Amino acid sequence: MTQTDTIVAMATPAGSGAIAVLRLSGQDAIAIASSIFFSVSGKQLSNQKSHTVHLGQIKDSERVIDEALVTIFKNPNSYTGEDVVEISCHGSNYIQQEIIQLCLRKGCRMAQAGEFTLRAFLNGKMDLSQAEAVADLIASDSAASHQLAIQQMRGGFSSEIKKLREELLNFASLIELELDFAEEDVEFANRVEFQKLISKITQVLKRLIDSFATGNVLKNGIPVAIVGEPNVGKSTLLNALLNEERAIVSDIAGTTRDTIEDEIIIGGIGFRFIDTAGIRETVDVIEGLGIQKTFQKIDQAQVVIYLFDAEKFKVQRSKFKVEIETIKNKYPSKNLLIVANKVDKLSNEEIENLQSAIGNLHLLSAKTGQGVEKIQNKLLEFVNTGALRNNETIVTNSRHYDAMLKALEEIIKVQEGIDNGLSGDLLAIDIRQALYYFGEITGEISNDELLGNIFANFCIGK
Ligand SMILES: Nc1nc2c(c(=O)[nH]1)N(C=O)[C@@H](CNc1ccc(C(=O)N[C@@H](CCC(=O)O)C(=O)O)cc1)CN2
Ligand SMILES: Nc1nc2c(ncn2[C@@H]2O[C@H](COP(=O)(O)OP(=O)(O)OP(=O)(O)O)[C@@H](O)[C@H]2O)c(=O)[nH]1
Ligand SMILES: [Mg+2]
Repeated sequence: MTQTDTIVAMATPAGSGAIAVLRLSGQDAIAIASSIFFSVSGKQLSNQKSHTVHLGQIKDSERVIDEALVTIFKNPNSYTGEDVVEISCHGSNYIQQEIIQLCLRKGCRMAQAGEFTLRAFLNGKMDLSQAEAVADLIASDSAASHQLAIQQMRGGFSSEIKKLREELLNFASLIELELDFAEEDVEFANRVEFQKLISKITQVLKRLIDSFATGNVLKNGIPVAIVGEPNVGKSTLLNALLNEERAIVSDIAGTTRDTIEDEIIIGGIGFRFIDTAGIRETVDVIEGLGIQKTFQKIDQAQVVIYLFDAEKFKVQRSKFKVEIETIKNKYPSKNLLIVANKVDKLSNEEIENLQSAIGNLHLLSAKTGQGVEKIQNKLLEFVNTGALRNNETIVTNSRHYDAMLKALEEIIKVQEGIDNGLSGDLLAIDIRQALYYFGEITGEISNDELLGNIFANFCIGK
């Protein structure tokens, strides 16, 4: 990727719409736009101020392609930091393609995935973690994932990491300076201050690393497995939660043979519901595979909804009680919701009996919808939204998480070094290594492979 090229791409999604926007960025963006755009007032684009909009025609020689609005951004004052031109045209597929082709003939090349944002990073408009947040923001589909992405894009996390890195860098330089004066036995780096800084960094890193567990689920949705015997109404509950006929429901036990997943937003938080094949002994190979997968899904889930048939409970009381205990013991760390379904078939007295037999029970009729809202509210209680409400920095990106784990490892070595009275030159090596991992997060340290990996996952035109 050379930055001397002028790149072009649609900024709006493929397909026809009222308006479509295409974007040019690079040193020839304004010249190329001038060669295809003719303003109604006859003004030359190159003479116009940055951040101005102009009405005119897009023409291929004498052929008018569209009437369009053109916005110019002059470097360094643009999203990418380069000269940028945006063309808002009528959103016909044909017009979009014609203008793109025209730009290519005039000297642009097609942008690669994420190349506009890559350029913004390379030109210092944002750091790497902010650039990654742009992709997260576009992908966000709930209030929670949106808030996390916006926060990261605005640089809260970056500035926290950068500040630590700068303070550490400061000490590294002082310690290294001491090495130059080895004979004189001077200490430029105040050891008490240094120890304080290392403790602070350890503390901050640990907090950020811990926040990833929350961040990851808030970003990707909290996995909730719906489990129970065949025919208890798992798929009916999934459909009720999703408010659509997503899973096939029938009175034949073993209807769901594979796992079905779908996401819904409850109270601004995404939940990924996983409907599983009912657990039972079976000789059916396909159903057996589905049941194996059920156990895997329980392992991955953060919340398990265990459903049983309230009507059957009347006759199989002890069996259900054993089963519930088994699940509780098998998954002690999971948030477990015990749900008695099909309560519409029970009399009030039978319901009371049921409730006194099993503590902490949720009553449900997946068929009528009774109790569904209560389950939704209960799910929200399982989510630790404290950090989100308090606007604390929450790590959502596994690349950042990895880098911080490695940085912490190095910082722990530094601490051990201090404790063991290690010499400055050896301390400096571990400090430099920690600095390296800090730098990877915000992109002070990067390479083509790392950047390639990150931006290849963007959409074209971003
Ligand atoms: N039409 C349009 N809408 C868009 C974008 C865009 O590029 N074009 N964005 C793209 O993702 C987002 C907005 N982000 C932007 C960020 C910076 C600048 C910009 O021109 N920055 C200059 C000037 C700042 C100023 O006016 O003070 C700069 O940083 O120097 C533009 C858009 C969302 N909406
Ligand atoms: N009366 C009543 N019937 C229900 C209720 N929920 C589900 N059913 C019925 O129970 C039968 C089984 O429902 P499903 O949702 O397919 O059960 P499942 O647990 O997904 O079953 P498998 O996929 O076979 O494991 C269907 O006939 C549903 O209509 C309920 O709350 N009340
Ligand atoms: Mg089912």
